[in-house]
Amino acid sequence: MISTEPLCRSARDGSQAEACTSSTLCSTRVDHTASPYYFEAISLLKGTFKLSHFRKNQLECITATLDGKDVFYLAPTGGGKSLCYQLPALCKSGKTQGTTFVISPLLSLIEDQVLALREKGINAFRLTNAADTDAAHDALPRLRKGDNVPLVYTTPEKFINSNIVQDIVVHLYERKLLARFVVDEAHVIGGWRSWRESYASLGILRERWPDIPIMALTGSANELAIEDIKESLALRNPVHLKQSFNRANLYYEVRMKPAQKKVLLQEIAGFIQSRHKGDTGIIYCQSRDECEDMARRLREEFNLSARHFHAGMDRDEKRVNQHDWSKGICKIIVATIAFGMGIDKPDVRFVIHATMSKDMDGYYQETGRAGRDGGPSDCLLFYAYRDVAKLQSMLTNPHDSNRPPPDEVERQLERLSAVVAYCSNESDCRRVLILRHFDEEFDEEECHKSCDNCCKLGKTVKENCTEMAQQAVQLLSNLIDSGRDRGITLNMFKDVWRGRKSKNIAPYSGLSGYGAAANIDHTMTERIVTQLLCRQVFSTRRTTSGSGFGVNYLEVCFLLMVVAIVSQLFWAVGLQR
Ligand SMILES: Nc1ncnc2c1ncn2[C@@H]1O[C@H](COP(=O)(O)OP(=O)(O)OP(=O)(O)O)[C@@H](O)[C@H]1O
Repeated sequence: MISTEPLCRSARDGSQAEACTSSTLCSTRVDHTASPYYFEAISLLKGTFKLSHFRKNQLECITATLDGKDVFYLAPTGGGKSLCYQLPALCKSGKTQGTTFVISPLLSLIEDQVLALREKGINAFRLTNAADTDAAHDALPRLRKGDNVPLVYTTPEKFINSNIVQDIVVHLYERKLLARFVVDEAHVIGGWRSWRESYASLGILRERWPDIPIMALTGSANELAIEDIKESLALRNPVHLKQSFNRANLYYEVRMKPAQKKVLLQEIAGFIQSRHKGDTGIIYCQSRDECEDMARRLREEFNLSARHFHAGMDRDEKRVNQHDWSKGICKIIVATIAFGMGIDKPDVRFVIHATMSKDMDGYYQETGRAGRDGGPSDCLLFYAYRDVAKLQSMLTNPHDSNRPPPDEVERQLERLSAVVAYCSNESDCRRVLILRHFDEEFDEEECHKSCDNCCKLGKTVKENCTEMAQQAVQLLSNLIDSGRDRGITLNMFKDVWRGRKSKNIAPYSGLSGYGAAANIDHTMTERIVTQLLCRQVFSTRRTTSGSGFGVNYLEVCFLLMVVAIVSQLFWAVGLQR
């Protein structure tokens, strides 16, 4: 059935500016308008950037860097971090003068930023391997000559590996023309993948140029990641600015993902046609094929203006699709997560996850691409446990030569569990759950019914599910011990527990525990199984069946610990009544 029921809208207003000013976790209460830099900053804001006022923490950040201090600035996607280094780069009144070096992970982001700055008449350059334009060729002689070059963008790889770039930095430093380093998207420092190894090497900024201020910016980091960043960059008593991560204008919803592709497509198309006709949006899928297939079918079967985007496309095709989407020539982009970092399209009205994200940081970043202009926007995620199993088995696939080391696999599995817990939670405010991930306390009253759970009628009651959970654990271990089959799939398990009478299940009908959940609400059994999987009391093992298909079989883990874990944890299963 196609579900297109209206979403609650009661408190979905306000600009990003308002969203950001509503709550700030940290900021010294100093009157920054009294700083010696204020008048120059405000005149640049109005004159060059054509903006009327600073958002929360922007002025604090600008003042601190102009004062020669290190800054760590954490603000949500679309919060306005770029201004915090672009504006000081133009100031003449700061303690350090000259060029601001911006180290940023994505070429497309760099290109966009440089282009936008040049349109404002600012001499910004990029030093990247892709920088073969006249403007880039122009950069080196100008930097060597000591001309006024306020902003230079580069990637961490280029910065670390290019002698030319390093020589330029040394040259500027010796002539006191190096104003500051900016490390954008600093959360990448904590990442595992070796393609970002150069990010981890950015400790050399402090080692080689110890008195040059560093500004680290990120839109996504929890407390551990923050410490990681500060330590890797050796930040010195940084001014720590942290914005609330609440995006008041976004509506969050999770739906069960239909089993059939066709039904999922109908539901997505129905959602767009009924709620977002003609609007701009992003649909995230897991694989390249899925992106291409869904974009084509949305075009052909539903007459929607959709294109695909993934890392496997050639450069030109990617550029065209991204360009057409950002200019509104096409409205919907169906993409893998390769799409998005650095996208600054203000009027994205919906982000749909046809497959769940791999971790909460990713989910936050991806949904954060909606509503950058502050207008009400929808974030809809389709959740199915089969997607979790697929992601788990991709992570643990012993045949994958690119598989991360075991402790990293463990970390990624844990992060995935956090998303599963989020998706399968049908009672708690989604904002509370998201913000808790960023160590931010949030009062669910402030959600104002702008998530599916807060929109539900009825109140949440906590139910003690210990007995049912223990029953499930016992049943699975009985099933495995019975040794009737090669393995027990998730569906088989649920059918036996509920006592279904099918040919498949008949051999288990005499087993202790068969039908024990016959009178329990299906949602309840689903949630208990999900919780057991999340807490790794149950796990899945992927095998290839005789006919060549991948099958996930259930296993029970930590059997001896189960009773203890279960009895402590299952008090907390909340249900809407
Ligand atoms: N003070 C301001 N007033 C109005 N708009 C602003 C202000 N500061 C920034 N913006 C706008 O907000 C949008 C987002 O800014 P920016 O790209 O710097 O965000 P960001 O924090 O870097 O996000 P991301 O991490 O997703 O790139 C831009 O369109 C920018 O012009």
